[in-house]
Amino acid sequence: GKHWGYGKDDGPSIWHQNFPVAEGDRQSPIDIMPQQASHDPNLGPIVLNYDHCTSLNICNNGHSVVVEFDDTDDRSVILGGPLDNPYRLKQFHFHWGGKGCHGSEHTVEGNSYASELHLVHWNAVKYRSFGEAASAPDGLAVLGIFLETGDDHRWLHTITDALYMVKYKASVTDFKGFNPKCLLPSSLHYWTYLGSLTTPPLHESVTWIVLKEPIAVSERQASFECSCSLGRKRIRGYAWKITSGPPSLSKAGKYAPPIN
Ligand SMILES: COc1cccc(N2C=Cc3cc(S(N)(=O)=O)sc3S2(=O)=O)c1
Ligand SMILES: [Zn+2]
Repeated sequence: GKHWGYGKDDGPSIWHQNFPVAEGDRQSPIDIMPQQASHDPNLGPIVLNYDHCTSLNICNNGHSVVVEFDDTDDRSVILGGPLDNPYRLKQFHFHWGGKGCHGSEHTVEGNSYASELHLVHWNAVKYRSFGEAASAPDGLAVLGIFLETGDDHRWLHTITDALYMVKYKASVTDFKGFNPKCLLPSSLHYWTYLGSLTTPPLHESVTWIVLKEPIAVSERQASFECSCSLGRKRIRGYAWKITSGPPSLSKAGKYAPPIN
């Protein structure tokens, strides 16, 4: 495809030249303003059925490091919340900043986090392939999880260790048996809005579900860098409609919190 990056002459401010949808009206990331989020009582909790997920490999595509999953059936799906049917887990990847600087894409009241994890799912009920879903308005659902620096994350090292195998662009290595459920925070409170891919091709095909609670990773884990271009897209305004999910009833024991 067309080249793009995060530099002065290939970065977010010129993406619109090759990807005109960059000037669209549902572009991501956004700055989330919790006070402006309207609570939608019709929104139920999100449900993550990842117990039979099959991770395949980890690769560095030059923009991010991606862990891919077998999405030939509904073995690992996200459902509930704003979604009308289950969406299949395809891959997850991170957005890191440069050394120690904050690389999250979404911000909350202007504040960015050390990093942001995106779990990308596609609507296999309505679309025949990921590629087709990736350009449909209800084709993708991306679960966004903020990472902040704090204690060492006991499971993230399995990923950071594997990254040293894919330090250079276009390298791929086996990565089996990883269940991303271990990367979830204890609460599934969320904000949701209709947005886009945050990097080219910038398709306006994403129902964003951003968890309010960040997970903690150590300074060392957050500072790892690989040759994927580190950077972030400029924030595009704010979503005209963002709704927050119901308070997680795990306190009342009604919704069992995910097994970390
Ligand atoms: C067939 O492979 C394809 C086809 C079409 C699109 C893509 N993608 C490109 C960018 C991109 C950005 C994402 S983010 N940061 O918003 O979560 S998710 C994503 S992608 O869907 O993997 C891959
Ligand atoms: Zn992403």
